[in-house]
Amino acid sequence: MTKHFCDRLCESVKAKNSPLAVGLDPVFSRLPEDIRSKGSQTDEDFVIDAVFQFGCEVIKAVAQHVPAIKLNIAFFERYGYEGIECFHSLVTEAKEQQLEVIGDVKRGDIGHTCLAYADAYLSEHTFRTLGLKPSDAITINGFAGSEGIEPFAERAGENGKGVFVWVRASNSSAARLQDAVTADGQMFYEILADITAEIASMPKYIGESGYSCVGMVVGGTSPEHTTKLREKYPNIWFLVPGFGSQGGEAVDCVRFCKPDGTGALINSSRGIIYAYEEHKYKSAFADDWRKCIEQAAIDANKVLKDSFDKIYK
Ligand SMILES: O=c1ccn([C@@H]2O[C@H](COP(=O)(O)O)[C@@H](O)[C@H]2O)c(=O)[nH]1
Repeated sequence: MTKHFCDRLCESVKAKNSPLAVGLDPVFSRLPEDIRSKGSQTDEDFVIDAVFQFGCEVIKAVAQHVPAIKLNIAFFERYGYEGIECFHSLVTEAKEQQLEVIGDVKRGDIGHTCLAYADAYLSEHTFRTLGLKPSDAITINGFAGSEGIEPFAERAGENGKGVFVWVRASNSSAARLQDAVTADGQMFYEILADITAEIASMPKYIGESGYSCVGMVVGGTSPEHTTKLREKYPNIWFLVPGFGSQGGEAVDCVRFCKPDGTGALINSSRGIIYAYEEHKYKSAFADDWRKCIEQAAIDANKVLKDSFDKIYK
């Protein structure tokens, strides 16, 4: 029988002793000079090849240090069909490096449309003929309520995969909408978290670890609201964006972890993959941008571990 995603994630996080998910959001103009300079940015085939090559190198550089990688499909969709193929090829590369792979696709709609999206992203069959593998989990947008979550949960449960419902965004303008207080005194995002937790708690979605294959995306940038969710929903895996580039502090992000270190994947994208732009890495490793990326992942792990130890040890 296929293992639940939530159980595989527990094993990976424990094996790597890290809650870090590296985000792969490649922008051509920020790729290392030695990749960019080999062709023209107006040659789409070259650009896609460059993005693919960079993605493969990032995966190799961080694979032994982190349990998971998150690819945001927006950075690939912009290149049309070839971009989508590149996305799935990188998912496959990351799977080959034994990483748990999250497709940050944020799909959502009314029920029967969600089922079509779920078939696209949570089935082993979709890209089989191209020899490509699907992600282990995807992000979804729960704005349509339970009907927009259940079809994804169903498919994820059947196929040993996971979904992370985008419950509270990490950007500051999200507060006006998502922290709006409803007539019963709850904030909008709290209601969405409750709806998600009701679905997540169905026994068919719970793995041996006690976690659910239905998790939540909650930004690490508004700790005054969001860290209470850890206590309230013990069977939830949190995917926590906002660490690093968006100002989320390690000490706030690691509050989404349980004392055994599981329960949260803390994402950093730009802060890791463009580390070679930073003086401290450039001066240490000169032109070796792969080393800069690897060191940034090692450093992020250390910062997270130190903060975790302060809270739990
Ligand atoms: O609320 C959200 C939901 C998703 N994201 C995504 O996470 C990464 C963050 O990238 P950084 O470079 O580490 O800031 C990116 O793919 C976002 O689209 C988020 O930031 N906040």
